[in-house]
Amino acid sequence: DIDDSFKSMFAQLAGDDMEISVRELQTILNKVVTRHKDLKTDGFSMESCRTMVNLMDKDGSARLGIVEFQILWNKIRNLLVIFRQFDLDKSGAMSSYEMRLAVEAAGFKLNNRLNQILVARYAENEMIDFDNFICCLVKLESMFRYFQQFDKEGSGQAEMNITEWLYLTMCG
Ligand SMILES: O=C(O)[C@@H](S)Cc1ccc(I)cc1
Repeated sequence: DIDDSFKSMFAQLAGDDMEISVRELQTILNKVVTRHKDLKTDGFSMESCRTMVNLMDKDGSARLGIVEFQILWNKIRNLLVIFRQFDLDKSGAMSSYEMRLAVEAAGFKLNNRLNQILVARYAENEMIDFDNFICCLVKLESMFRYFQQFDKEGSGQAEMNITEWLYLTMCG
């Protein structure tokens, strides 16, 4: 069930085709994030928004329908809670130490090397601001979810053919 205020926000945003484009997603995310004065951000980039649309877009339309958008919106809402919980010094951005704790709290137990790689990839001046945090966690969650389709019993190993591999690596 999608509440009416969300429906009207979506309708306003999506326009006639009732789907949200990368640009429309960027507009709403940057509008909303500036409302939260405690969050540091240099704005959601087109690249970040394109990645999130690709990850959330089930039907390959390169746009988000209301259900896909609602799922993304709720993910961001939940990640915002974790971000605030682990931004221990209330700097509005994650240090590498805070990031490791937040990633684990989000349900991802990564080894040191992977944690270092996330910081290298998403940090600017050793800090991960809110938009980069969201992009990183949305991608991490999507990659885990995709792998689990091939590893139903959670063995940690999976087999996939080249086409399935390309869906994972090229659509992310
Ligand atoms: O809408 C809000 O401000 C809260 S509830 C969720 C949210 C927060 C930040 C972003 I960017 C997007 C969505």
